[in-house]
Amino acid sequence: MLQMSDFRGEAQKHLLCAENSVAKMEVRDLTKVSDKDVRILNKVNVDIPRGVVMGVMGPSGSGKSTLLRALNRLWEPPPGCVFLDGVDICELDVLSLRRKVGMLFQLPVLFQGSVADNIRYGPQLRGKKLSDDEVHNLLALADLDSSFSAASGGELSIGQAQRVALARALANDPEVLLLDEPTSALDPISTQNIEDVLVRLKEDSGMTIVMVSHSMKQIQRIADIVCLVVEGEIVEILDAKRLSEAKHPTARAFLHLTS
Ligand SMILES: Nc1ncnc2c1ncn2[C@@H]1O[C@H](COP(=O)(O)OP(=O)(O)OP(=O)(O)O)[C@@H](O)[C@H]1O
Repeated sequence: MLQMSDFRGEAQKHLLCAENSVAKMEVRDLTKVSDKDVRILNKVNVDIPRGVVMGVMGPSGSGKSTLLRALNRLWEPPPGCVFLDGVDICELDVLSLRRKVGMLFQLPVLFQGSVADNIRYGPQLRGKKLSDDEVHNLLALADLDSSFSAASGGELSIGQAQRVALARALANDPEVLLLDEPTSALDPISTQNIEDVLVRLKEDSGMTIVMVSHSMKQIQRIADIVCLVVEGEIVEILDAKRLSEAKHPTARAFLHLTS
């Protein structure tokens, strides 16, 4: 298992903190084998320190999305493998887990109804009705004007819809945000908008974020530390600013292609 002492530099302050407390999320010996007996994840171990943005990079098909989906049980991990604040996530009610561990996908899928309806949906499930001001504040967090509130999903560009999906995730006040290539379907300007929002979130909210991305530039802009995944295994964890120091040959070759 990778030890905290493997990390250096910028991420150190978070990691020192994490050494003294349980990490926000921990993955222990997580393995997934496909129906055809292929190892999709192989004994993955990683600590995700609280308040840290962890990037996840690696070649296509290496298991990044599967790892991410295990963190909020979109794929059900075996008991005793994934912990949130020290509690096995398999023991948590799945809806309350997904409120605490929100997720954004490549393509935003908005529910029928207005943008405001989408943002109000999660809190409403818990009996909380968000006021117009609260909806507007969440839109502002995602860098959207309050006039978007009444729009329907069909009226939005894909970049705007992704920002609504982000505001909707934030409405649940998550402790951890999982981002699975959140800008891969967006044009460069929409990508820049989402990146700006994520950088502000990181600076202002102290939220724990795990982000899969194929863009080294994006990962270096947003993440503190980066997990390199090759063939279902975490082969290295590095400070995001020192990705060029990756040693694993496949990871190095992959990073070279994405830089
Ligand atoms: N439910 C499943 N059953 C069988 N194979 C699966 C299943 N889910 C994923 N896989 C396989 O597991 C491997 C890892 O998939 P995963 O989507 O996690 O990779 P990834 O690193 O996120 O890839 P990409 O960068 O292309 O999104 C792939 O070969 C995929 O086809």
